[in-house]
Amino acid sequence: MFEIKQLAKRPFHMNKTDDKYLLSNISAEVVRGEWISLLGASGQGKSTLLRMFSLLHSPDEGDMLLEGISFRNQHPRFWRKQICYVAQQAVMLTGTVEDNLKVPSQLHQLTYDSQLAKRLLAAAKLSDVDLKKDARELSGGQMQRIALIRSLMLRPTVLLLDEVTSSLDVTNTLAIEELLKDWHRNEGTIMIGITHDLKQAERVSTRTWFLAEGTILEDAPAKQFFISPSTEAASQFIISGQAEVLAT
Ligand SMILES: Nc1ncnc2c1ncn2[C@@H]1O[C@H](COP(=O)(O)OP(=O)(O)OP(=O)(O)O)[C@@H](O)[C@H]1O
Repeated sequence: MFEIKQLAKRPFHMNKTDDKYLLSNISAEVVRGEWISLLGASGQGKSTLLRMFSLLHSPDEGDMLLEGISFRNQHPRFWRKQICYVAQQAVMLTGTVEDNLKVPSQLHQLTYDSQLAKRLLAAAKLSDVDLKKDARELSGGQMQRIALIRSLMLRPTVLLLDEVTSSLDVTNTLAIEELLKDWHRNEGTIMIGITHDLKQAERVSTRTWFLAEGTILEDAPAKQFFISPSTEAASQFIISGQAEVLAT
């Protein structure tokens, strides 16, 4: 359903003649219902990869096809409606919380589904938030959840989650995981999520991509990856992640 073929990205500000890559040889096929955790050390290019999937950065080489159609043959706005990126740092637009929730439907000339919004706000523990409040006065964690709901309202085919629980406490993190699990179960949306929380990756995902050396070094079912990673780099990554948990 979502095919990635030999995708590559040079470091930013590098010109096309330079033979240097931040990411290269990124190839995969992802089908409806998969939930991928994108793991890897800081600075490996995880956010850049997700942003490239939604065309917020343009690939330097390779192709991406959604349901057989290349991104080159679709309007970027339509592509982004189907492959939706939820940023780690939520950006609220000018206006109220409700204005922010309505933006995607206005942008894509869809009917605003107020019942869906209400249901998602409740699941995200945001029922008490005044929808008439200026969105930029929300807390960081509230903004992060509103941004997620704003993307879900588009019912994308692929949802790209960039550390979407990083500003949340444990209760809200678990509430968002439940909301996403429910959504995933009911809609079959392909989820690709970056997390530094290995326990969260184990809880939610069906498949793991381990990004290292500028590429997807390991692509494995989640259970297999955590029990027996096939590279030394992934093995060390898992061990240091477990050590961090024990130290906290
Ligand atoms: N807009 C930009 N301009 C210049 N360099 C950038 C830009 N965005 C990212 N980079 C560089 O690209 C590299 C990969 O960054 P990216 O944020 O994708 O990594 P990451 O794996 O998501 O890291 P983290 O886990 O710390 O969020 C880094 O070296 C970063 O400095």
